[in-house]
Amino acid sequence: MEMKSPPPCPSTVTVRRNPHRKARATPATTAPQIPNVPPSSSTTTRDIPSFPIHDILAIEIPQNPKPPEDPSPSSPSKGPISEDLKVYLRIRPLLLPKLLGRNATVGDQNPRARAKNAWPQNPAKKNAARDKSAKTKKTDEGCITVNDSHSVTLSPPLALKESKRIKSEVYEGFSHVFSTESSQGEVYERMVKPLVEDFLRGKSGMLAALGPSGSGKTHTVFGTPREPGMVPLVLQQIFKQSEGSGSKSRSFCISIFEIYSERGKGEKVYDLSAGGTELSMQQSTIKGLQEVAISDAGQAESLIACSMLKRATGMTNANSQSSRSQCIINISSVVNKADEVDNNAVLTIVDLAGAEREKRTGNQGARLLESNFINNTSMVFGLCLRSLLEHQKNPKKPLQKHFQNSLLTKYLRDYLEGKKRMTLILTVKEGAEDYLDTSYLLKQASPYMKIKFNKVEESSMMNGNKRHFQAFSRLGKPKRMKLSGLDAHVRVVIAEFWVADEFEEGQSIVDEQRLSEEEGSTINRLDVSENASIKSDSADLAERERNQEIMENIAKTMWNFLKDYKQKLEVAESEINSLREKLRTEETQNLGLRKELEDLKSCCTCSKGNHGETSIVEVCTSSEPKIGLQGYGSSKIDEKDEDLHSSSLKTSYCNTLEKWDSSPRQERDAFSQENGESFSLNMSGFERVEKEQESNSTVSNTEVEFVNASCLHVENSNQQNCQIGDIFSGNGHNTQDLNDSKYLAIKDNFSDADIPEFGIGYSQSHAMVRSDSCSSVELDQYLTEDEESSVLPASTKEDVAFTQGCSTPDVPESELVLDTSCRELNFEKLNRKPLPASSISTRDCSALDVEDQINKPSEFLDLPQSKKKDVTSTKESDVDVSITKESDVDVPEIKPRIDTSCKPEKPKRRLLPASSILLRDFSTLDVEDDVEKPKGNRTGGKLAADERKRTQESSLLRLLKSNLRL
Ligand SMILES: Nc1ncnc2c1ncn2[C@@H]1O[C@H](COP(=O)(O)OP(=O)(O)OP(=O)(O)O)[C@@H](O)[C@H]1O
Repeated sequence: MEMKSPPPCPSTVTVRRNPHRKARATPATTAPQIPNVPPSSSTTTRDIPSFPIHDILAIEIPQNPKPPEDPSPSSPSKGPISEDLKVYLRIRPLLLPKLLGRNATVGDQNPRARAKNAWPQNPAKKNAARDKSAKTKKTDEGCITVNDSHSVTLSPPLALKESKRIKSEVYEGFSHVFSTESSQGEVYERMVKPLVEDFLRGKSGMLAALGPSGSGKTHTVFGTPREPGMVPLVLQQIFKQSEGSGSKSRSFCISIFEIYSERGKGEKVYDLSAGGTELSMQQSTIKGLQEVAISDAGQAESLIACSMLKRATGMTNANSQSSRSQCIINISSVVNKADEVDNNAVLTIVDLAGAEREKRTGNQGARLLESNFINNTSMVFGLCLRSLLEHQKNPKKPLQKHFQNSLLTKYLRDYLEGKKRMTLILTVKEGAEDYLDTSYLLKQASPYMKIKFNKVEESSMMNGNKRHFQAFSRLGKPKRMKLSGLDAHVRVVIAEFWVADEFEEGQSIVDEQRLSEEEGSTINRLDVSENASIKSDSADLAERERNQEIMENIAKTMWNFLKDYKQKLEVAESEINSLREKLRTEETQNLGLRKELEDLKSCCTCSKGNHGETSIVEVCTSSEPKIGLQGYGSSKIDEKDEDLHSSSLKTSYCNTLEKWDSSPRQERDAFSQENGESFSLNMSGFERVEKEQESNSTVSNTEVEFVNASCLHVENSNQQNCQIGDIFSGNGHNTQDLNDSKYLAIKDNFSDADIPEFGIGYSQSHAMVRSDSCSSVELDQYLTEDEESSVLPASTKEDVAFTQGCSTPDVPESELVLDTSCRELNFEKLNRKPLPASSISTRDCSALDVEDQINKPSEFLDLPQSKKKDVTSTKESDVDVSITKESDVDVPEIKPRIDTSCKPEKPKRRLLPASSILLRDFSTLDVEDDVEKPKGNRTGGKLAADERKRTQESSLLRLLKSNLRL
C-alpha cells in the first residue's frame, strides 16, 4: 500500500459555510487530505485501512458544527420528520495511466501518469518535458482537500492564488464526503443503501449525480464491471434482500430512458431499453416507456449494459466517453400479495450530463450545441432547487416554475418541488485544473443542503398513485373552470362522462386516501389491494390520458356549441322583442283605426238612423189602393229587397210603360194639359244605393234605392186636392231612355172623371210605375178598398208594398232627398217656375209647410206642356229621393235638402213635388187646410166638379181621420 504523508498545512484556509461564507484561519482544521490510494483492489483497500490521523484531527477540533448524522443504513425510518436534502460529495481521484488505457484522451490523462513515449526523444525536448512535468506536478497536487466526512477545503491553484488572490474555501455540511479513496461500495453503503432500504419499505426516492464533465458521475452511477456503480449495487441489494427474505411477493421492474438534444434542436426522450424508441412526455409522464420486469440482478445488469450502449456519448477533451444526454433509471417494486405490508415504490437514479466549459472541453460545432443543452439543463435543475430553497426560507416567496424549462426538470418536478425525497451526489475532480469547475459546483450546490422535505413519509399508495391522483385533480380543475359558464344540466351531463369512466378508480383512491389519513394502520391493507392494481393502472394510464383528451375535446366542443347556441338565442330574442314592439305599434295603430272606424260607423249609424230607416213611399189618396215603396237604409239592403224592387217594380214599370207608351202621345199631352199645371222632378242618374253609399256615403242616396228616378214629374193640378199623380217613367215625356230618366208625375186631377195617376219610376231596372193614366177610375173607386183590385193591375198589387196603416192619402211619411250633385237639370226652359224635385233635398228639412208646397207649384202648372217636357227630360240628374214613413200619424215633415254641390240653377219658383214631401215626423197635417189652402188656377169651374171635389175632400177627410184613429 502506498502511503502518502499529509500535505503541509496552509497558512490560511477559507472555509465555506452555507449560507455564510467566511474565510478564517484554520490551521488546526486543515482538511484531511485523503491519501491518494491507487484503486487497485477494493478488497485490498478495505482490508488495510489508512492511518486515522484525519479522524483524530477532526475530533480534536470541534469548532465546526457537526453535520447531521447520517441515518444508519439499517435504521428504520423515523416517520414523517422533515429531512434535509442529502448532498454527498465525491472526489474523483487522479487517474493512473494504467487505468486510463491507451485510448485515453488528454483530459483524462494524468500528466503524472502519462505513458512515456517508447521512442528515444530529443534531449532538449526531453528536458523541456521534464520541466513541464515538474511544474504540472506541482499544480496538480489537487485543489480540494477533505477536511472531514462532511467538509472539504477548496484551494485555488497557485497561479490563481497569486494573480487573483483567491483564498481557499471550506465547504461543509455535506452528508458525507467521499474522498478519492472511497470505493463504489463505500459510496453505496453510505449513500444509496438507505435509499434502497426505504425503497423496499415503500418509500420512493431519487438519486441524482451532478458534476462537471469527467468528474465521475457515470462512473458512480453505473460503474464498471470491476467497480459496479450504484445501479448494479442497488439491483444486487434488492434481489439479495428479496432472496434472503424468501418472499416472492414482490416483483421489480426497471425502465431506462434518456433525454437528449441532438445538435441542440430540441429535447427528445428515447427509451434505452430493448426495442425502445423515441418517447413523448406529457406533463410529468413519459408515454410509452417500457418497464421491464427483472427477476435477478444479472438480468438487470445485462439490461442496463445494453441500455448504456444505446446512450448518446461523445468524446471531448474532458472525457473520452462523455455522456451527452440525461439518463434516468427507474426501478419500481410491485407487491404481488394482497396481505403484504410493504409498499410499492420507485427508485429513480439520474445521471446528468456534466456541465462543460468551452475552454475546458474544446467543443465545437454539434458538440458545442450539445454542451449548451447540457449546461442549460444543469442550470435549470439548479434553479429549481434554488427556488425551492428560497421558497422554504420565505414561504411568501412563490415557488418558481423553472421546471418547465426542460424535460428533465419536468419529469422530476415532484422532487424538485420538495414533494419527494431526493439525494444528490456531487462529483468533482481534485485536480487543480478543475478548480473552477469544482468551485462553481460547490458554490451552486452547497446551499441545497438546506432544503428540507417535510412529507417524505408518504405511503406507497400515495407515492405510486400520487401523480395519477394529481392527474385527476388537474383533469378536473380546468374543465370545471371552463364549464363554469354552463348551466347545471350541461354540467351534470359532462360530469356523467367523467364519472362513468374515471370516477370509479378515482373514488376508490379518494376513499383509500381518506382512510389512510384517518387510520394509519389500516391504510397498509388498503394499499395492498391498491398495489395489486398498480401495474394495471400504470398500463392503463395511457388509456386514461387518452380518455382525458377525448373528454376535454368533448367539453370544448360542447362549450363552443353552447356558446354559439346562446348567441343564436340572444339574436332570436332580440328579434322577438323587435317583433313584439312592432306588434304593439300595430295594435295601437289598429286600435286607433278601430276607434276611427267606430266613430265613422257611429256617424254613419246616426246618419243612417236619420236617413237609413225604412222609407216608404206611400202615396195614396185613400186607404186603398195604396202604393207604397219601401226603401231600406244602406245597411239593410239585401238581395231580397233588391229583387223585390227590381223584379216587381220592373214588371209594373214595364206594364206602365206599355200603358204609357201605348197611350197616344196626344192623349198624354192632353192629359198633361188637361191636368193643368204640373210640376216635374227630373231625377236621373241614380246609382244603386250601395254604390252611392260607397262613393260619397250620401245617406240620402242610400235611402232612395227604389226612387232612383231620373226624373220625377209631378203633375199637379191646381186643385187643392191631394195630389195623387202618376209617376210616369220615361225620359220626360219621351220614353226612349227609360233607364236614364224617369218621371215622377203626380197628377191630381180634380175632375171626377180623372183618376189620379200615380207613377213612380226610378232608374235602370228599378222602376215602378203606378199608372192608370190611360184609364179613368172614379175617386170613389180609388178610395174604396174593394175597388182597388179593379183599379190596380194584379202585377201592380203584387209589386207594390202596401202600407196598410196609411190611410191618409196625402200624408205619407216619406223623405225625399234629392241629390243634385251630378244632376243635369235643364231649367233653361223653365219659365213658369217649376219646382223640380231634384232641386229639393228634404233631408235636413225639418219642416215643410204643406200648404206652401201645395200652393207654390201652381206656377209650374202654368207652364206650357212643352216646357214641362223640357224640364222633365233632363237626364242623369242625381236626385236622392228618400221617402220614409215611420209612422202613420199624419204629421208630414218635409225636409227638403238641396245638395248644392253642383249648385244647379235655382228654380225661380218653388214647386212642391209630391216626392219632396217628407212624411217622416209628419206629426200634423191638416187635411182640411190642405184641401182648402191650395191655391192656383183652377182650370175648370164646373159646378159638378166642385161638387165632386167636395165629395172627394170629405172622403179624404174621413179616410184621414180613420187613419189617425188607428
Ligand atoms: N472514483 C473513480 N475512480 C476511478 N476512476 C474514475 C472515478 N470516477 C471517474 N473515473 C473515471 O473517470 C472517467 C470519467 O468518468 P465519467 O465518465 O464517469 O465522468 P462523467 O462525470 O460521467 O463525465 P461526463 O459528464 O462527461 O459523462 C472514466 O474513465 C471513469 O472510469
